Amino acid sequence: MRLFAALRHRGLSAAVGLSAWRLKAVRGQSRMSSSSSLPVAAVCQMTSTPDKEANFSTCTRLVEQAKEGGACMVFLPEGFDYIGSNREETLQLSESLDGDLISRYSHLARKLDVWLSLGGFHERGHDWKTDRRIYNSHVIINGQGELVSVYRKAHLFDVELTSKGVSLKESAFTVPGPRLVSPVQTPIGKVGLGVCYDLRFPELSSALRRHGAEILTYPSAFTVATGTAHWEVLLRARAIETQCFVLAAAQVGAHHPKRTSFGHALAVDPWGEVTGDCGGSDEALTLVQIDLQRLRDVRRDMPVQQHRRDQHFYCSLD
Ligand SMILES: O=C(O)CNC(=O)[C@H](CS)NC(=O)CCC(=O)C(=O)O
Repeated sequence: MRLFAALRHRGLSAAVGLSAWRLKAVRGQSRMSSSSSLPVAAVCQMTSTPDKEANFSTCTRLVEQAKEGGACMVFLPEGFDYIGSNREETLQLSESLDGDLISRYSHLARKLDVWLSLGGFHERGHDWKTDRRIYNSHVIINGQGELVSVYRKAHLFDVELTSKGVSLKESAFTVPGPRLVSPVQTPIGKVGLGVCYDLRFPELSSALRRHGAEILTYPSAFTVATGTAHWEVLLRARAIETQCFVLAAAQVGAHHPKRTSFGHALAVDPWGEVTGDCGGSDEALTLVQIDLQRLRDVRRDMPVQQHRRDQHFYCSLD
């Protein structure tokens, strides 16, 4: 009863640990079919390791459970394929877009007729044979299993926070993507693509908004130190500024002895309200109804996009 009340209160979105999953999913579905047919997205959280096969099993389980809960699009986090324990391993395990792993995801999408957002795929770069560098790619696959868009992470996480024990140099193995990509029309709306650290650059989210985005996505593997301080604030700020839904799948917990992620895969609505949060400890997913009428209402009541000055205005200061 308490769960049902929570679901009603939060408009279906509920973060669910997998043990409690089936019960909540059934209740969520019964409410959904009786009151509306809004599309449902699933935002996932997992703990990838260097074991690609185990990670694929985890993702398959999450996607199947999301489908069972009524989702038509499923969001997996950065590093859904693996999180390597050192630079060499990270490079060694990478694949190209036409490799085995993406092909398996394509079959999964087709079999279940769900769209997939595969954030942070370690993609062998165009010059792999000469430079051994990868892209950090966000891949969208449609319900027929076709690859419909690829965005390559533009901002690389080269950060050393000595006092907090954070030291990562993404550019040691990754090349930055050359451009943004147009928002993708999906069954839940127009999805704009980012990856993790990109979340800190509002220029990117406002460009995607200008090009029609209704939903912004930031599949992530945030560090515990930066996640604790910044994660929710940044996601809500991007939602409020752009008046978009923001969906951020996340890595959680210990990937290997040297690396742990913050978790809290989050769904935020265009008013900035958090409508789903997977918590900070376990594999989980949260279901969220995407109500584009709510988005239109928020934008109508406060038309910030119309109040925005042209881009030149923000470049020329006295
Ligand atoms: O390394 C891999 O295999 C996958 N890539 C990542 O996990 C990336 C680059 S190291 N992580 C981030 O961007 C964290 C950003 C962050 O924590 C912040 O902005 O505060």
